[in-house]
Amino acid sequence: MKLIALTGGIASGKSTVSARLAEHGAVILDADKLAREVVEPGQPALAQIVAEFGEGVLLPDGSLDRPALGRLVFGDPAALQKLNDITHPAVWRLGQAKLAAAEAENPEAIVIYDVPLLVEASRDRPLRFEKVVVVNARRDERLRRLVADRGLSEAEAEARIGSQATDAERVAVADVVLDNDGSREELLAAVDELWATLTA
Ligand SMILES: CC(C)(COP(=O)(O)OP(=O)(O)OC[C@H]1O[C@@H](n2cnc3c(N)ncnc32)[C@H](O)[C@@H]1O)[C@@H](O)C(=O)NCCC(=O)NCCS
Ligand SMILES: Nc1ncnc2c1ncn2[C@@H]1O[C@H](COP(=O)(O)OP(=O)(O)OP(=O)(O)O)[C@@H](O)[C@H]1O
Repeated sequence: MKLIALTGGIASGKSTVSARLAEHGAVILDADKLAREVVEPGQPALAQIVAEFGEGVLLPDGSLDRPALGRLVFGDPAALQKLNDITHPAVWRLGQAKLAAAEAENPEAIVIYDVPLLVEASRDRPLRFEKVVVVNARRDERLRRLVADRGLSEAEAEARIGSQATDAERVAVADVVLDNDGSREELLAAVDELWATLTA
């Protein structure tokens, strides 16, 4: 198995990159999806979140009220730290298990771990990726996308971006940087080139 990390700030273009790599045959492991799995009703992380943040972060059906929790943590570094301390170890464990399963299924697979918080969440965990790919896009453009396409207020979008590592911190751990300030087509062409190097 070839394990590649794909990271980038919110709305930088990671999903666009991973979708293209999937078309080429890569296996995608999405940390945001893992983070949703570990807080499903019945999971220990959800109980820990309720103990920390109160019943107000639950919907009437007992599932997590994600916008409510987001409002509590983005913009409050201490609260975000508490949430990360609950979710990140669980995401990491589940990720390790899924990677082992992917390896068992196809030892030749090229696996892309799409992990928005690679820099933030792996400070105390060993990185064992063959390559780290970082997608970069201008902050103002990411902000525009979050407000226009994702329905966040400008303040909410700023708070999310501000909760994350900086471009410089991500570029510092990158083996490959994909610039996404141009068109989608330009990004896809760069991804196709990347795939060619991964499979060479
Ligand atoms: C706070 C929550 C409930 C908000 O949910 P929501 O559906 O609004 O956002 P979603 O989970 O789809 O995340 C969207 C993007 O927000 C950013 N983001 C999410 N969590 C964090 C975080 N802890 N720190 C900084 N940015 C974050 C990422 O860029 C992510 O791609 C949720 O993000 C969460 O549980 N976060 C903690 C777990 C986590 O760290 N997930 C990130 C992948 S490991
Ligand atoms: N070069 C581009 N030109 C125009 N729109 C783009 C470009 N790249 C991505 N987009 C659009 O910007 C939005 C964010 O892209 P994408 O979902 O790939 O980012 P992401 O990094 O996965 O986001 P998130 O961190 O929120 O999961 C999407 O609506 C996507 O279609």
